Amino acid sequence: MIAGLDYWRELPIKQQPNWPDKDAVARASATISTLPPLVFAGEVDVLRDRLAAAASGHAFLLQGGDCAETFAGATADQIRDRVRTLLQMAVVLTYGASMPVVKMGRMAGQFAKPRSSDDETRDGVTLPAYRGDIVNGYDFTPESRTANPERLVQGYHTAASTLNLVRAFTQGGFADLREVHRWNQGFAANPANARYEKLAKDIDRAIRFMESAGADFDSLRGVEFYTGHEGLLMDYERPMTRIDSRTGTPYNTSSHFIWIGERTREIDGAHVDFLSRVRNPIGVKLGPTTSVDDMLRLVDKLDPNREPGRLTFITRMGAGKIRDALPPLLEAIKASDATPLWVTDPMHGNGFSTPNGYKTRRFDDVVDEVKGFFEAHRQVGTFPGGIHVELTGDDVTECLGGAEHIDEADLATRYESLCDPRLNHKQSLELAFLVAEELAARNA
Ligand SMILES: O=C[C@H](O)[C@H](O)COP(=O)(O)O
Ligand SMILES: C=C(OP(=O)(O)O)C(=O)O
Ligand SMILES: [Mn+2]
Repeated sequence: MIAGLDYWRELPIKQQPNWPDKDAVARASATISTLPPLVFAGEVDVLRDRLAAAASGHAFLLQGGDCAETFAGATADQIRDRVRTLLQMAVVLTYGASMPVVKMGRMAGQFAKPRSSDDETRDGVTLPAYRGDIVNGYDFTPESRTANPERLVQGYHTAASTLNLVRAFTQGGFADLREVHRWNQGFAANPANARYEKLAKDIDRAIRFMESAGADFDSLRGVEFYTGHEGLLMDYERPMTRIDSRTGTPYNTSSHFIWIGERTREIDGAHVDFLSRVRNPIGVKLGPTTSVDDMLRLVDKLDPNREPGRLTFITRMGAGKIRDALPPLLEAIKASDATPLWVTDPMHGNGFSTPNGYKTRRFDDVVDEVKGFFEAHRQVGTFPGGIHVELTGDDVTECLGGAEHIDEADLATRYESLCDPRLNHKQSLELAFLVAEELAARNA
């Protein structure tokens, strides 16, 4: 019988790679366990407080980033552009919500992917599915698709250098509110985005008012920025979990926030057990088949002490289902003593493949799911506390629609995601303006 942090080893586990060399995996995990933590437990505690504020209706959470971060994509420019996109969205949302926005990247560790199928067949050749850069390579060759434990250590170092730059950008002046606002003005000045001009002008007036009233903009040059990823790959998550010297309790130091995916949230499974034992705030994805009973059991297991900020439910129902599937869950929580933060992921319930073979999503479906999320919360009287999106700062063509009307033929122009389709820079900002309108309407 193994106790505590290793009890998951006795439980059924899903979505782990088929590592050919188990000893090499053990060596890589042992190496990772000697490397410094990526985040400090004290930061994780502050995030728990911030999420508690969002759960009680006093803040709003923005989570965004790649579906699958890649090692090659951890460049200065790509990291900068993703951070910039999130900061731009956050300014718009802060104005719409009239409350603080908690900013979090799906960054610096979002390297492992659950897949629908263990393998992939192309032209009669079958190889293991791509499971993210921390496991195997995307190239369709036997060498590249074989799970390689050296990638675990490379994942750690790539996360470390990404986080280092994220910290520099968000503390070093790049996040200056006036600068971020200027970028947004550029977006709203584009005739394609005329619909958002009024909101952009309102924000402009608010900033000029702050300036005239003597607001200390220099003190606003740095922003709190948190990281989060799916806690999927146990050979990485376990050795990154350390005992905090201040409190003697375990923290997963690979990121501030960890979520459990829709495919690994079974109540008696390894992931739920392991993450029930760490102090980080934990998210759980809830898809359209989630029963009230499943959800309440997750609350009891992951948040037995009903600790504010501990548990976030990230719903990913699909635009056509959210209006039916979400209200019963909200009602059941409202009738209980639990106070999770509710976040919408309007991406993962809306995917489909085009005839020419691209995985995509319609921007209109994404927007419709967000609207359904706000409607469901309005109906039940609960707080719609955040949004979780797959996005990039680049001008990719992966999702259909938006003000630029990306159509199926355009997908081939610049499709770069190795897993799910992301909103591009402009689609992300457009979504932020639309969510800001929803938030402002709630406040009206
Ligand atoms: O990001 C989420 C999942 O990893 C992804 O949707 C699975 O995609 P698949 O159905 O192509 O395996
Ligand atoms: C795998 C993901 O989502 P889900 O667990 O909701 O399918 C994801 O967020 O990339
Ligand atoms: Mn995804």
